[in-house]
Amino acid sequence: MKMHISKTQEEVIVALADFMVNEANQSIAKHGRFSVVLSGGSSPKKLFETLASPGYRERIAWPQWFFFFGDERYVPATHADSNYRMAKETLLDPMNITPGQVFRMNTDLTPPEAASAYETDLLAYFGDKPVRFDLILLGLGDDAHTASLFPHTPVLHEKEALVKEVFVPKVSAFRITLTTRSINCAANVAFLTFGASKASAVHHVLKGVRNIEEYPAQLIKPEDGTLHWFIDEAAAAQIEN
Ligand SMILES: O=C1O[C@H](COP(=O)(O)O)[C@@H](O)[C@H](O)[C@H]1O
Repeated sequence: MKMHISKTQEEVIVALADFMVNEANQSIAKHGRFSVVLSGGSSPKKLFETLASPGYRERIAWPQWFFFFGDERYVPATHADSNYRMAKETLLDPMNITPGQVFRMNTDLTPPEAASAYETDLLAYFGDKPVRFDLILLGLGDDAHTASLFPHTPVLHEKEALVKEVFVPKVSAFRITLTTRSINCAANVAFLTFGASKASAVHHVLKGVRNIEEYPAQLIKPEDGTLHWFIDEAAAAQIEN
């Protein structure tokens, strides 16, 4: 595991943006494309805007980037809560990413159909190779959920599916999420976490007794890849020493 602790939120974003550019260039040199899974929620917005800003945008080989989503709220793609919509507005549209480079979870379908269709999309994209993303970005909720792996939900025990629908009582809504099976096959998994409200969750996930029902982010352990934490000092406050 690699910890990347920065003083401020802004420095965390820059560290992760630089890391993404380097990883993308290495992946493209190695196998011609960069397959990246985006996270949702509020934390990655600034990251996406940074990647699309002058100083970064011209260092990135955009036609070789392929975008996926780690989870989606079961709302229309135009809804304010849609993870796809946030990425589209902050990164995909500004960088003129073509539809063929973007794989969204289709919430026009029923939740089980959406999960199954996304799994089919992943298998088709990777073809005869295993499903292995170059980089999966993840957030961490204050309750230690990640992607849409929420505490005490059945999807935490999913061993077969790569993508699954889950009803989340905490938000009274369905979500579609990558499962631990697909996440833990990635070459790199990077948590982006900042702010004092995350400090307790970070402590439980990284230093606490194993309890995946309470702290689902403990499930994230890439089998043949590297786990990174991009985190500010406020979020890291309870793990130092
Ligand atoms: O609901 C979600 O929350 C988590 C954490 O988001 P954050 O804004 O608290 O960092 C996020 O990773 C996930 O993609 C999203 O759907």
